[in-house]
Amino acid sequence: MSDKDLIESGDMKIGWVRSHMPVLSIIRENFEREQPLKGHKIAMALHVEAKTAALVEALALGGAEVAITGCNPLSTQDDVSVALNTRDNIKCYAKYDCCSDEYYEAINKVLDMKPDITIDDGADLIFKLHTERTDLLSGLLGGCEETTTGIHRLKAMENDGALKMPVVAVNDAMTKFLFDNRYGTGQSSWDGIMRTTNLLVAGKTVVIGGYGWCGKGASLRASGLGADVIVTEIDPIRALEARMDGHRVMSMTEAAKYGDIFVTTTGNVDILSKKHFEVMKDGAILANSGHFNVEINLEELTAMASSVRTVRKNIKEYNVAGKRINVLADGRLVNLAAGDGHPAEVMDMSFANQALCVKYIAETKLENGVHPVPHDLDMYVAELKLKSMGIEIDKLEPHQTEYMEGWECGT
Ligand SMILES: NC(=O)c1ccc[n+]([C@@H]2O[C@H](COP(=O)([O-])OP(=O)(O)OC[C@H]3O[C@@H](n4cnc5c(N)ncnc54)[C@H](O)[C@@H]3O)[C@@H](O)[C@H]2O)c1
Ligand SMILES: N[C@@H](CCSC[C@H]1O[C@@H](n2cnc3c(=O)[nH]cnc32)[C@H](O)[C@@H]1O)C(=O)O
Repeated sequence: MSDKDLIESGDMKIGWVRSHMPVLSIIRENFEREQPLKGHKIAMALHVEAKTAALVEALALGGAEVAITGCNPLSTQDDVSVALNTRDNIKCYAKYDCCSDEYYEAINKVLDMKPDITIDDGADLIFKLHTERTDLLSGLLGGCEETTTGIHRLKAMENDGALKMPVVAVNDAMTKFLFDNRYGTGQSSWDGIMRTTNLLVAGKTVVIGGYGWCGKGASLRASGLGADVIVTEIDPIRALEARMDGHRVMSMTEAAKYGDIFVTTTGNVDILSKKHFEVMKDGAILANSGHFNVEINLEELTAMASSVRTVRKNIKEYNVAGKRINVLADGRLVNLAAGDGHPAEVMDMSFANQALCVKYIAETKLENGVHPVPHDLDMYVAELKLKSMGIEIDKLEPHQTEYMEGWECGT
């Protein structure tokens, strides 16, 4: 594609999602009028696709200078990346299918702008800032983190006394994880798996690794598509929840024998490894919707395979003792590396939180450490979202508030 065609394609994608992100649109209009980010420099490492572009535009229209790169080597959409580079005050360094050196080189280029605010998805920018680019730490007001795994990394740094900047845990806003991680991952993972394989889900046995917010969403939608769902967990409460939601629960060693399609959503390593590959059925399909490329141990799978070949775009077939084991998107997030990511209406809330938290960081002197998203900001996003959906809810009447706060009335 020529650059002109790439720009046209990227602009179209961005225009489409923008019109389905009403909460972000309101914030964008306010930002454009009030210029709360004037003079700020924002460095970002997020999935470079259309919804992210809508967030980047809102920040730049709010007065910021923005530099962005990807947070996953396979999730960048090059047309969106090129289109972003036509905008004022925005520089995008992301490229699809970059190697590890190129990935970290782009992170360095983003940091070269000497940001005062960062936005991460997985904490790669902050990790770089605390290792090779420590000279930039003193200029930072704070950062935002988009995902569960990033928060785990940051809390581990905080516990070690290693975190030298304030970070707002955007993932932990209720208007983020309850919707993005659950309904977003639920829908977009199956979208990625179905468009990549062109196979039927109904009648298949689906194994979901992990029953956190992502696992709950992926299981719910697999059931809705007609699959028999097995869940694996290490947390007894979440395992019980899965059972009472109607799924079978067992160890992965057992489940590995039955699964037609496996989806990992744990944020942990080696959910699928040698002992599981050994007992899997011929034709098993493996996908990851958790993080990075560590949930499926591809090193072990490669070592066991007599041959590996690409059988369809984004599907690698590993021949293991005469059995075919199919891995989608090289074990990277199937919804983003083999799909378009979460639906726009869901990212509307996640990125409304991001935009408002950037403004919060610009206006507030925060101590070093991991901070929650302020509750009123979370509620504001929920209220705007409900309004955009045309939904009105009840308000407590004064006597109801009084009753709820009192203790005198009994049976
Ligand atoms: N694909 C996406 O777009 C997307 C969206 C949101 C979050 N994520 C990522 O997905 C991962 C999960 O996020 P979440 O919000 O659901 O986290 P979560 O903490 O709510 O859930 C993770 C679950 O995995 C379980 N688990 C951990 N180790 C396990 C093991 N060995 N076997 C079985 N279960 C195990 C935990 O007990 C927990 O219940 C994170 O890495 C997060 O960053 C991806
Ligand atoms: N960067 C790591 C960590 C997991 S990304 C998971 C995050 O991606 C975010 N996400 C999911 N879909 C989209 C999308 O379409 N655009 C931008 N971000 C998305 C979502 O908010 C979630 O918290 C990796 O790539 O492996």
